[in-house]
Amino acid sequence: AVLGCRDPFSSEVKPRILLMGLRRSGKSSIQKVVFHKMSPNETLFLESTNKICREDVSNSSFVHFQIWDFPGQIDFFDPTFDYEMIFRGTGALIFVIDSQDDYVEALSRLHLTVTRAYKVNPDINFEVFIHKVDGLSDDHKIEKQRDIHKRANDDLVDAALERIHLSFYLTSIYDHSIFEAFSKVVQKLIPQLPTLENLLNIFISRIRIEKAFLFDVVSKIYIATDSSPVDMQTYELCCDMIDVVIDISCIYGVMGDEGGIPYDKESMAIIRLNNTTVMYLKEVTKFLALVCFLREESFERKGLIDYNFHCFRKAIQEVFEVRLKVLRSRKLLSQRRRSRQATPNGTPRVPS
Ligand SMILES: Nc1nc2c(ncn2[C@@H]2O[C@H](COP(=O)(O)OP(=O)(O)OP(=O)(O)O)[C@@H](O)[C@H]2O)c(=O)[nH]1
Repeated sequence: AVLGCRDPFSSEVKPRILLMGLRRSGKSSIQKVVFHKMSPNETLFLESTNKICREDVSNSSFVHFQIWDFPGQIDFFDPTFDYEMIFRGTGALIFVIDSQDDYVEALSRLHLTVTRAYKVNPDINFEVFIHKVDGLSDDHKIEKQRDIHKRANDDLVDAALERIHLSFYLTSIYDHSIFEAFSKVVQKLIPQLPTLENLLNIFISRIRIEKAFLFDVVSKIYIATDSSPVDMQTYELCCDMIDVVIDISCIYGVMGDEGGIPYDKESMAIIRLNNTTVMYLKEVTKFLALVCFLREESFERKGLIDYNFHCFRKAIQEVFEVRLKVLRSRKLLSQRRRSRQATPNGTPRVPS
């Protein structure tokens, strides 16, 4: 069978992310580095994927989605391959282009994939990762992005499909760009995002915090931040801080019964940088952490910060509870629907 993973047609409503691209473009590496803490060098030994691999990423209450890693050499447009079913349930389609290789073929494949997918489901977010940019100079990167952007959009205009919107990201597994890009892709799939952003804005304005991020600890994806612009260095510092906290907790912390990472209610860290900035990390939910940057003088009023944090945490948990309730009622509804289908006139169907 083409579909190698169990239960590919599960009816559970979860936004699905598809990872597509030519062979060796880096799809499996991206997935391993972002979600499995694999070190980038180890990806050199990854074997080629030859079946569709579906993985549920439900390590965080908010980041709850599936990734389908498609083998590069497979022909999605083979009539026996039900691409309609796959695209119908897709939230985001990430197309990976190897920037160190000739990308003419990748672009025509991108065009084909996007146009087919759009016909089935116009609500998909199309995300193009211009990948492996670690080997390129800054000028070269921008030049490549401009060229790929132009060619891909020209192809869409030629097909009278300019209404399809493609987003582009420069990525590499050797730095934080892949986490940043994934964060943006995931954020677009989180319906509560405006609420979370609002909560963060209120939180930081009350106690003069300069920047705050809400992180999914396991993947280091930030699922929301306040409305001030994000700079790469700040984001990298947050990722490093999470690594430090988790690594120290792995060595000295107490592992929970369920395995996983030693991260709990008590998890928090303060790092003072030598430019009078303080970084403050605190647990918000089982999977989420707040990481914020503030001036030393603002940090003196720690009691006030902690009080506001307490309110912020409560609000986040309430947002989360609403989501749980919605999911539960959806599940109930679909169960009822299914049981009604099974007994069309009151008598159970006898299996043939
Ligand atoms: N320089 C560089 N190499 C990368 C990067 N990402 C992946 N690679 C390398 O690219 C090669 C192919 O990566 P894979 O993840 O196996 O590619 P794939 O798209 O899953 O390939 P298939 O399974 O054949 O479809 C590996 O040797 C990786 O180490 C990157 O960001 N920079």
